[in-house]
Amino acid sequence: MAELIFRTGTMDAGKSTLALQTNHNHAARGRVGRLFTSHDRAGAAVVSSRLGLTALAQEVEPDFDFWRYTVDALTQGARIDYFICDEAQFYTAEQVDQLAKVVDELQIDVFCFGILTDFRTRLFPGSARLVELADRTEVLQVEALCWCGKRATHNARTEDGVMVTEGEVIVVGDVDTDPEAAVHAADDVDVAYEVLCRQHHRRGMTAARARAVSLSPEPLPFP
Ligand SMILES: Nc1ncnc2c1ncn2[C@@H]1O[C@H](COP(=O)(O)OP(=O)(O)O)[C@@H](O)[C@H]1O
Ligand SMILES: Cc1cn([C@H]2C[C@H](O)[C@@H](COP(=O)(O)O)O2)c(=O)[nH]c1=O
Repeated sequence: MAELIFRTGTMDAGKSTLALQTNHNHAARGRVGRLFTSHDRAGAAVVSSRLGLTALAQEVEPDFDFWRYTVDALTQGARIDYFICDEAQFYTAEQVDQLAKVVDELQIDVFCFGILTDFRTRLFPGSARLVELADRTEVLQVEALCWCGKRATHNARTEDGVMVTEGEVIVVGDVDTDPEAAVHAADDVDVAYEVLCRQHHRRGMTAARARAVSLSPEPLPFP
């Protein structure tokens, strides 16, 4: 039986790496797959991992129809055994419904990868629908860590180094703390992300702020 699987974790947990590994392992056994992504940091139509792997993919625009795409491909004689869907948090709820239909009606395995919640700690619509529909939701085993050493569970956004809780939901960016790597948003604000434990996300306590207020002169190594 084909399955809809959702593999989730914070930013920098290794989801895109696992997506590319999953594709490699299935392709190595002769299975035929297709890759999809949305708003990858490396640009449109590419799945990229911080470990350096990349692969071309189909960019999922808001009006992209997975069901129509699949039926058209099969009708033209293509073979499809599985889909790899990265950055699935950005897919619409309708697109996740289409993926579930592809699994059930066409017996194609669908492996989705994405973050669960946005910088405000709210579920992304695509991720919420995946949790509702997936046969299995799995949290990645590799733990991204908060500056305090606890498991990071939340994604914080910073603008010019200050944590924010309001703004556009989708702003492509990285967890790199190097100011040179920060994304310059339209209004020339430096946008970056940092993964935090819940307590420090609630308190707005990023690593930089913790250093500034000297709560922890040496955040790492942690006890
Ligand atoms: N220089 C490095 N050496 C070893 N592992 C690294 C290095 N840089 C990144 N990683 C690993 O890559 C992970 C991020 O992988 P990636 O697939 O890009 O994450 P995600 O898609 O979840 O944001 C990090 O959690 C870390 O484990
Ligand atoms: C929390 C949050 C993240 N994003 C963006 C930032 C990145 O471009 C991606 C996540 O990619 P990763 O491979 O998991 O690191 O999502 C966003 O647009 N809005 C948010 O709230």
